[in-house]
Amino acid sequence: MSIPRSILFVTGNKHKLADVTSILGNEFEIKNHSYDLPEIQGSLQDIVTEKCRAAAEIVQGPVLTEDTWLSYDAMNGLPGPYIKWFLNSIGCDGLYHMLDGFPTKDAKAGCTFGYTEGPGKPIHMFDGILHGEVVSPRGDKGFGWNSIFQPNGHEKTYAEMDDDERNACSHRFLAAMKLRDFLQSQI
Ligand SMILES: O=P(O)(O)OP(=O)(O)OP(=O)(O)OC[C@H]1O[C@@H](n2cnc3c(O)ncnc32)[C@H](O)[C@@H]1O
Ligand SMILES: [Mg+2]
Repeated sequence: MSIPRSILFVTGNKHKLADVTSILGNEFEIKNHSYDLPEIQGSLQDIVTEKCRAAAEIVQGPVLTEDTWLSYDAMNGLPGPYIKWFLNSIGCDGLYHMLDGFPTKDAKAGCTFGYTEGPGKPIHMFDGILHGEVVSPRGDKGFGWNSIFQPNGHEKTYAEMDDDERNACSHRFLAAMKLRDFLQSQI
């Protein structure tokens, strides 16, 4: 395998694309095929494997895909990868109030990249996890559930950080560094 100079990121989410371009854009040309890949039920590995496999079939070549999750400690990891449907249904305020009465608001934000050289080739996964807390919504930057997630050691929620500040510490940054190291280690 040779080090790719450009990466085709299959995602329907323009904010994710902007984040990945901001984090890896100095080293790779990030191209996008905008497609909302199906997301099966199952473990995170199953979901990412299936997204990556489906994307490689669609483009018939090397692809990068990603799945993002938000896990509440008080709920044994839920909503996890199903966060999108919770967010669509009850919004950030509802996601915050889901924890009313629970003893802890600790949470983990994470994402897993899936990368493959093409259909039938191995799928390599790289995850990034950031521990933090679910707080009452603050801030209007960013996207998704950014306004309710405050990483440990920070005074701001993701939505109160500038993009550069968030992309220097985020779960996506941590996963992207592993992806970058893997790609650069290939000859
Ligand atoms: O096409 P794909 O890549 O699947 O993009 P998506 O928007 O469907 O993304 P996911 O399936 O991974 O669902 C994750 C949900 O979390 C949101 N989200 C993703 N990354 C986020 C981040 O870094 N901060 C806050 N919210 C995020 C996103 O808007 C979705 O509602
Ligand atoms: Mg999705």
